[in-house]
Amino acid sequence: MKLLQGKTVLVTGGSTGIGRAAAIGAARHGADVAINYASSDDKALSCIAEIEALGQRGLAVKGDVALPETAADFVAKAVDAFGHVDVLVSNAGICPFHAFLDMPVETVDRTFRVNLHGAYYMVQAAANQMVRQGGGGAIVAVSSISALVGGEFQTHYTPTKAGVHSLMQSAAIALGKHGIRCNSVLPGTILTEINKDDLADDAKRHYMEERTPLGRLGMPDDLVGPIVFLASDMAAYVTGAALLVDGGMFVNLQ
Ligand SMILES: NC(=O)C1=CN([C@@H]2O[C@H](COP(=O)(O)OP(=O)(O)OC[C@H]3O[C@@H](n4cnc5c(N)ncnc54)[C@H](O)[C@@H]3O)[C@@H](O)[C@H]2O)C=CC1
Ligand SMILES: C[C@H](O)[C@@H]1OC(=O)[C@H](O)[C@@H]1O
Repeated sequence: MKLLQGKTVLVTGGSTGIGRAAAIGAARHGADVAINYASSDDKALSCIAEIEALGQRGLAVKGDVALPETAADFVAKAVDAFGHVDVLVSNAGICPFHAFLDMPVETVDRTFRVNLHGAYYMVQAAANQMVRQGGGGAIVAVSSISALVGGEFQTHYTPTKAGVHSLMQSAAIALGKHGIRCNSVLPGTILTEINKDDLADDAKRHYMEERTPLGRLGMPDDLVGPIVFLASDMAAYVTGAALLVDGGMFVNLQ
Protein backbone atom coordinates (compact mmCIF):
# COMPACT_ATOMS: atom_id res chain seq x y z
CA MET A 1 0.00 0.00 0.00
CA LYS A 2 1.50 3.32 -1.13
CA LEU A 3 0.57 6.00 1.37
CA LEU A 4 2.03 8.99 -0.49
CA GLN A 5 1.04 8.22 -4.08
CA GLY A 6 1.25 11.31 -6.29
CA LYS A 7 2.52 13.52 -3.49
CA THR A 8 5.58 15.79 -3.56
CA VAL A 9 7.68 15.45 -0.43
CA LEU A 10 10.46 17.86 0.61
CA VAL A 11 13.11 16.70 3.09
CA THR A 12 15.81 18.87 4.65
CA GLY A 13 19.13 17.29 5.49
CA GLY A 14 18.07 14.51 3.13
CA SER A 15 21.42 13.10 2.02
CA THR A 16 22.24 11.08 5.14
CA GLY A 17 20.72 9.39 8.17
CA ILE A 18 17.08 9.89 9.11
CA GLY A 19 16.47 12.41 6.31
CA ARG A 20 17.84 10.06 3.67
CA ALA A 21 15.75 7.20 4.99
CA ALA A 22 12.66 9.42 5.02
CA ALA A 23 13.30 10.60 1.46
CA ILE A 24 13.74 7.09 0.07
CA GLY A 25 10.86 5.82 2.19
CA ALA A 26 8.58 8.52 0.79
CA ALA A 27 9.57 7.49 -2.73
CA ARG A 28 8.82 3.87 -1.84
CA HIS A 29 5.34 5.10 -0.90
CA GLY A 30 4.81 6.76 -4.32
CA ALA A 31 6.08 10.30 -3.77
CA ASP A 32 8.35 12.48 -5.85
CA VAL A 33 11.02 13.80 -3.49
CA ALA A 34 13.17 16.93 -3.24
CA ILE A 35 16.02 16.88 -0.76
CA ASN A 36 17.91 19.80 0.70
CA TYR A 37 21.51 19.02 1.61
CA ALA A 38 24.43 20.88 3.13
CA SER A 39 27.63 19.52 1.72
CA SER A 40 28.23 16.16 0.01
CA ASP A 41 27.12 16.23 -3.63
CA ASP A 42 27.98 12.53 -3.90
CA LYS A 43 25.73 11.56 -0.99
CA ALA A 44 22.91 13.73 -2.31
CA LEU A 45 23.17 12.30 -5.81
CA SER A 46 23.26 8.73 -4.52
CA CYS A 47 20.05 9.44 -2.60
CA ILE A 48 18.42 10.78 -5.77
CA ALA A 49 19.59 7.66 -7.64
CA GLU A 50 17.80 5.47 -5.09
CA ILE A 51 14.63 7.58 -5.43
CA GLU A 52 14.73 7.31 -9.22
CA ALA A 53 15.41 3.56 -9.04
CA LEU A 54 12.03 3.33 -7.28
CA GLY A 55 10.38 4.98 -10.31
CA GLN A 56 9.92 8.37 -8.70
CA ARG A 57 11.35 11.76 -9.59
CA GLY A 58 14.08 13.22 -7.36
CA LEU A 59 15.70 16.63 -6.94
CA ALA A 60 18.68 17.63 -4.80
CA VAL A 61 19.10 21.29 -3.80
CA LYS A 62 22.20 22.39 -1.90
CA GLY A 63 21.69 24.97 0.82
CA ASP A 64 22.39 25.91 4.44
CA VAL A 65 19.04 25.84 6.27
CA ALA A 66 20.42 28.38 8.76
CA LEU A 67 20.16 31.01 6.03
CA PRO A 68 16.56 32.27 5.61
CA GLU A 69 16.91 32.46 1.82
CA THR A 70 17.65 28.73 1.60
CA ALA A 71 14.05 27.86 2.45
CA ALA A 72 12.49 30.01 -0.27
CA ASP A 73 15.02 28.71 -2.78
CA PHE A 74 14.37 25.06 -1.88
CA VAL A 75 10.59 25.41 -2.10
CA ALA A 76 10.75 27.38 -5.36
CA LYS A 77 13.00 24.80 -7.03
CA ALA A 78 10.78 21.96 -5.84
CA VAL A 79 7.70 23.70 -7.28
CA ASP A 80 9.55 24.37 -10.55
CA ALA A 81 10.42 20.67 -10.78
CA PHE A 82 7.26 19.01 -9.50
CA GLY A 83 4.54 21.69 -9.61
CA HIS A 84 3.49 21.56 -5.97
CA VAL A 85 4.53 20.85 -2.38
CA ASP A 86 2.41 18.43 -0.32
CA VAL A 87 4.70 17.39 2.52
CA LEU A 88 7.70 18.92 4.29
CA VAL A 89 9.94 16.80 6.51
CA SER A 90 12.02 19.30 8.50
CA ASN A 91 14.95 17.12 9.50
CA ALA A 92 18.30 18.94 9.14
CA GLY A 93 20.16 19.23 12.41
CA ILE A 94 23.47 19.14 14.25
CA CYS A 95 24.50 18.07 17.75
CA PRO A 96 28.14 19.03 18.46
CA PHE A 97 28.48 17.57 21.97
CA HIS A 98 30.21 20.01 24.35
CA ALA A 99 30.44 20.69 28.10
CA PHE A 100 28.27 23.50 29.43
CA LEU A 101 30.59 25.75 31.41
CA ASP A 102 33.02 26.42 28.56
CA MET A 103 30.56 26.13 25.69
CA PRO A 104 31.70 28.47 22.91
CA VAL A 105 29.29 31.19 21.80
CA GLU A 106 29.72 30.15 18.17
CA THR A 107 28.67 26.57 18.98
CA VAL A 108 25.48 27.73 20.71
CA ASP A 109 24.73 30.17 17.91
CA ARG A 110 25.28 27.69 15.09
CA THR A 111 23.26 24.94 16.77
CA PHE A 112 20.30 27.25 17.30
CA ARG A 113 20.51 28.66 13.76
CA VAL A 114 20.60 25.25 12.10
CA ASN A 115 18.23 23.26 14.31
CA LEU A 116 15.61 25.85 15.30
CA HIS A 117 15.86 28.86 13.02
CA GLY A 118 16.38 26.57 10.02
CA ALA A 119 13.31 24.55 10.91
CA TYR A 120 11.30 27.74 11.35
CA TYR A 121 12.27 29.16 7.95
CA MET A 122 11.61 25.86 6.16
CA VAL A 123 8.23 25.32 7.83
CA GLN A 124 7.19 28.89 7.03
CA ALA A 125 8.26 28.66 3.37
CA ALA A 126 6.58 25.29 2.82
CA ALA A 127 3.40 26.44 4.59
CA ASN A 128 3.17 29.58 2.46
CA GLN A 129 3.46 27.45 -0.68
CA MET A 130 0.80 25.05 0.59
CA VAL A 131 -1.53 28.00 1.35
CA ARG A 132 -0.96 29.39 -2.15
CA GLN A 133 -1.82 25.99 -3.63
CA GLY A 134 -4.92 25.43 -1.48
CA GLY A 135 -5.74 21.84 -0.59
CA GLY A 136 -3.78 21.61 2.64
CA GLY A 137 -0.60 19.67 3.36
CA ALA A 138 1.45 17.96 6.03
CA ILE A 139 4.55 19.05 7.90
CA VAL A 140 6.59 16.58 9.96
CA ALA A 141 9.44 17.95 12.06
CA VAL A 142 12.19 15.75 13.45
CA SER A 143 12.39 16.87 17.05
CA SER A 144 13.83 14.43 19.61
CA ILE A 145 13.50 12.59 22.89
CA SER A 146 15.84 15.43 23.84
CA ALA A 147 12.86 17.79 23.66
CA LEU A 148 11.67 16.07 26.82
CA VAL A 149 14.85 15.20 28.71
CA GLY A 150 18.34 16.67 29.09
CA GLY A 151 21.92 15.86 28.28
CA GLU A 152 25.03 17.06 30.12
CA PHE A 153 26.83 17.76 26.85
CA GLN A 154 23.70 18.91 24.99
CA THR A 155 22.74 22.13 26.81
CA HIS A 156 22.84 23.97 23.47
CA TYR A 157 21.02 21.17 21.63
CA THR A 158 18.09 20.06 23.77
CA PRO A 159 16.47 23.54 23.79
CA THR A 160 16.47 23.49 19.98
CA LYS A 161 14.68 20.15 19.91
CA ALA A 162 12.17 21.35 22.47
CA GLY A 163 11.74 24.42 20.30
CA VAL A 164 11.05 22.35 17.21
CA HIS A 165 8.42 20.35 19.11
CA SER A 166 6.82 23.59 20.32
CA LEU A 167 6.98 25.12 16.84
CA MET A 168 4.90 22.22 15.52
CA GLN A 169 2.29 22.77 18.25
CA SER A 170 1.93 26.46 17.41
CA ALA A 171 2.13 25.93 13.66
CA ALA A 172 -0.63 23.33 13.97
CA ILE A 173 -2.88 26.04 15.43
CA ALA A 174 -1.85 28.70 12.90
CA LEU A 175 -2.21 26.41 9.89
CA GLY A 176 -5.19 24.25 10.79
CA LYS A 177 -7.53 26.69 9.03
CA HIS A 178 -5.59 25.95 5.83
CA GLY A 179 -5.86 22.20 6.22
CA ILE A 180 -2.14 21.91 6.96
CA ARG A 181 -1.22 19.40 9.66
CA CYS A 182 1.95 19.84 11.75
CA ASN A 183 3.43 17.03 13.86
CA SER A 184 6.74 15.97 15.39
CA VAL A 185 8.58 12.71 15.62
CA LEU A 186 10.82 12.38 18.67
CA PRO A 187 13.51 9.81 17.92
CA GLY A 188 15.46 8.20 20.73
CA THR A 189 19.08 7.31 20.02
CA ILE A 190 19.44 6.40 16.36
CA LEU A 191 22.75 5.24 14.89
CA THR A 192 23.74 7.96 12.39
CA GLU A 193 26.58 10.38 11.63
CA ILE A 194 25.31 12.80 14.27
CA ASN A 195 26.41 10.55 17.12
CA LYS A 196 29.06 8.35 15.49
CA ASP A 197 31.87 9.80 17.59
CA ASP A 198 29.85 9.91 20.81
CA LEU A 199 28.76 6.28 20.49
CA ALA A 200 32.27 5.15 19.59
CA ASP A 201 32.74 5.14 23.36
CA ASP A 202 31.71 1.57 24.22
CA ALA A 203 30.58 2.52 27.72
CA LYS A 204 28.28 5.26 26.39
CA ARG A 205 26.82 3.03 23.71
CA HIS A 206 26.25 0.21 26.23
CA TYR A 207 24.53 2.64 28.60
CA MET A 208 22.17 3.86 25.87
CA GLU A 209 21.40 0.29 24.76
CA GLU A 210 20.71 -0.75 28.37
CA ARG A 211 18.24 2.12 28.70
CA THR A 212 16.26 0.86 25.70
CA PRO A 213 13.52 -1.73 26.52
CA LEU A 214 13.53 -3.01 22.92
CA GLY A 215 17.18 -3.90 23.49
CA ARG A 216 18.79 -2.06 20.59
CA LEU A 217 19.52 1.47 19.41
CA GLY A 218 17.46 2.74 16.48
CA MET A 219 18.31 2.79 12.81
CA PRO A 220 17.23 5.51 10.35
CA ASP A 221 14.70 3.16 8.76
CA ASP A 222 12.91 2.93 12.12
CA LEU A 223 11.75 6.51 11.53
CA VAL A 224 10.30 5.90 8.04
CA GLY A 225 6.99 4.36 9.13
CA PRO A 226 6.19 7.06 11.73
CA ILE A 227 7.15 9.89 9.36
CA VAL A 228 5.22 8.44 6.40
CA PHE A 229 2.20 7.84 8.64
CA LEU A 230 2.16 11.44 9.90
CA ALA A 231 2.69 12.71 6.34
CA SER A 232 -0.13 10.58 4.94
CA ASP A 233 -3.91 10.73 4.96
CA MET A 234 -3.80 7.89 7.52
CA ALA A 235 -3.15 10.74 9.99
CA ALA A 236 -5.90 13.00 8.61
CA TYR A 237 -7.10 14.03 12.08
CA VAL A 238 -3.64 14.22 13.69
CA THR A 239 -2.06 17.64 14.17
CA GLY A 240 -0.02 19.22 16.95
CA ALA A 241 1.01 15.73 18.04
CA ALA A 242 4.40 14.34 19.03
CA LEU A 243 5.33 10.72 18.42
CA LEU A 244 8.18 9.15 20.41
CA VAL A 245 10.18 6.72 18.30
CA ASP A 246 12.68 5.60 20.92
CA GLY A 247 12.38 1.87 21.62
CA GLY A 248 10.84 2.74 24.99
CA MET A 249 13.88 4.71 26.22
CA PHE A 250 11.95 7.71 27.54
CA VAL A 251 9.69 5.75 29.91
CA ASN A 252 12.46 3.49 31.24
CA LEU A 253 13.28 4.65 34.75
CA GLN A 254 13.68 1.19 36.31
N1 LIG B 1 20.49 10.23 15.51
C1 LIG B 1 19.78 10.40 16.64
O1 LIG B 1 19.97 9.70 17.66
C2 LIG B 1 18.73 11.46 16.70
C3 LIG B 1 18.64 12.44 15.72
N2 LIG B 1 17.65 13.39 15.84
C4 LIG B 1 17.52 14.43 14.83
O2 LIG B 1 17.44 13.82 13.56
C5 LIG B 1 17.81 14.76 12.55
C6 LIG B 1 18.69 14.08 11.54
O3 LIG B 1 19.92 13.74 12.13
P1 LIG B 1 20.59 12.30 11.88
O4 LIG B 1 19.98 11.69 10.68
O5 LIG B 1 20.60 11.58 13.15
O6 LIG B 1 22.11 12.69 11.61
P2 LIG B 1 22.84 13.07 10.27
O7 LIG B 1 24.01 13.88 10.67
O8 LIG B 1 23.05 11.87 9.42
O9 LIG B 1 21.77 13.98 9.51
C7 LIG B 1 21.70 15.37 9.67
C8 LIG B 1 21.64 15.94 8.27
O10 LIG B 1 21.42 17.34 8.36
C9 LIG B 1 22.32 17.95 7.47
N3 LIG B 1 22.61 19.32 7.89
C10 LIG B 1 23.33 19.70 8.96
N4 LIG B 1 23.42 21.05 8.99
C11 LIG B 1 22.74 21.50 7.90
C12 LIG B 1 22.50 22.77 7.38
N5 LIG B 1 22.98 23.86 7.97
N6 LIG B 1 21.77 22.88 6.24
C13 LIG B 1 21.28 21.77 5.63
N7 LIG B 1 21.49 20.52 6.07
C14 LIG B 1 22.22 20.41 7.21
C15 LIG B 1 23.56 17.11 7.47
O11 LIG B 1 24.35 17.31 6.33
C16 LIG B 1 22.95 15.72 7.51
O12 LIG B 1 22.70 15.23 6.23
C17 LIG B 1 18.47 15.91 13.32
O13 LIG B 1 17.56 17.01 13.36
C18 LIG B 1 18.67 15.38 14.72
O14 LIG B 1 18.59 16.40 15.70
C19 LIG B 1 16.74 13.39 16.87
C20 LIG B 1 16.80 12.43 17.82
C21 LIG B 1 17.81 11.40 17.80
C1 LIG C 1 22.92 13.10 19.06
C2 LIG C 1 22.27 12.19 20.08
O1 LIG C 1 22.99 10.98 20.18
C3 LIG C 1 20.88 11.85 19.64
O2 LIG C 1 20.23 13.04 19.21
C4 LIG C 1 19.18 13.28 20.02
O3 LIG C 1 18.34 14.12 19.79
C5 LIG C 1 19.21 12.42 21.21
O4 LIG C 1 19.92 13.08 22.23
C6 LIG C 1 20.00 11.26 20.71
O5 LIG C 1 20.66 10.61 21.74
